[in-house]
Amino acid sequence: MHVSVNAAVSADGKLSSRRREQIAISGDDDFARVDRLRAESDAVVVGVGTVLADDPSLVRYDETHRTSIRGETASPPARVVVDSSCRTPTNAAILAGDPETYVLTSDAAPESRLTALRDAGATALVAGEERVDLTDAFAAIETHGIERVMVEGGGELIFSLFKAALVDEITVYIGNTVIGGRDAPTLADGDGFVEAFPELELTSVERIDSGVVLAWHVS
Ligand SMILES: NC(=O)C1=CN([C@@H]2O[C@H](COP(=O)(O)OP(=O)(O)OC[C@H]3O[C@@H](n4cnc5c(N)ncnc54)[C@H](OP(=O)(O)O)[C@@H]3O)[C@@H](O)[C@H]2O)C=CC1
Ligand SMILES: Nc1nc(O)c(N)c(N[C@@H]2O[C@H](COP(=O)(O)O)[C@@H](O)[C@H]2O)n1
Repeated sequence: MHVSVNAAVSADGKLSSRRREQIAISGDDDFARVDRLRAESDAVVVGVGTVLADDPSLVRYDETHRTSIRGETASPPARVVVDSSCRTPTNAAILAGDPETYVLTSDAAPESRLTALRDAGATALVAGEERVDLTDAFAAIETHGIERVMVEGGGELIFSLFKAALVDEITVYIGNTVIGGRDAPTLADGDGFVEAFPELELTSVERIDSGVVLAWHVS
């Protein structure tokens, strides 16, 4: 499987404010770039923190770009939420509409929540005891034909993916704003590394909107 992370951060590295509300850091051209990245992917992945904060639908993508790569009959990218306890609300936008939605969950999920999400149309896959085991969960979606995933955040999930050595590449739009706040989410949160820091190889630098996109390959 190929795992690509994309996110937008403020000039001071924040994904959002301390209120954890969605903030448009990207401009129109960067959102168009994100739509192309989605189009190239078999699935778009977010953590349940992002679902609860932003209620993303993850349905928008560049259809022309997708059909030019995958052919006229290519189906839309699937949606995936990483959610140990099945906290995703049954009326979440990520469950609405056509593209398939996978909920990657754990043994900790109450049976009633698991059933509710399955009844709401999700395909729930269980991997891990207390928390989602990302290596096993990603292997599980690969058996459903998902080989190329794009992760859109947030910071807790991105950190865990680095910790599990699952990230192949990362693109970051750095916008022209300062958000600040010690409790505001950053690109990689979790417990943080104290040694064996993942190393990145810079592959491109591009000026977009009022910011810059950095692309890195994970060494
Ligand atoms: N600017 C941008 O590009 C983006 C910004 N954001 C912002 O980020 C914030 C949300 O980020 P954040 O709060 O970090 O939430 P995340 O989206 O990273 O979700 C984190 C949650 O995922 C669940 N989870 C399950 N298994 C794992 C695992 N193995 N590792 C990590 N998490 C796991 C956990 O909840 P549980 O234990 O219940 O399973 C955890 O709390 C919002 O403010 C949002 O607006 C989000 C995306 C993009
Ligand atoms: N690329 C990007 N730039 C920003 O400025 C953002 N705030 C985000 N946020 C993430 O985009 C997703 C929104 O999904 P839908 O538009 O509902 O499809 C979601 O993952 C946000 O957190 N991204």
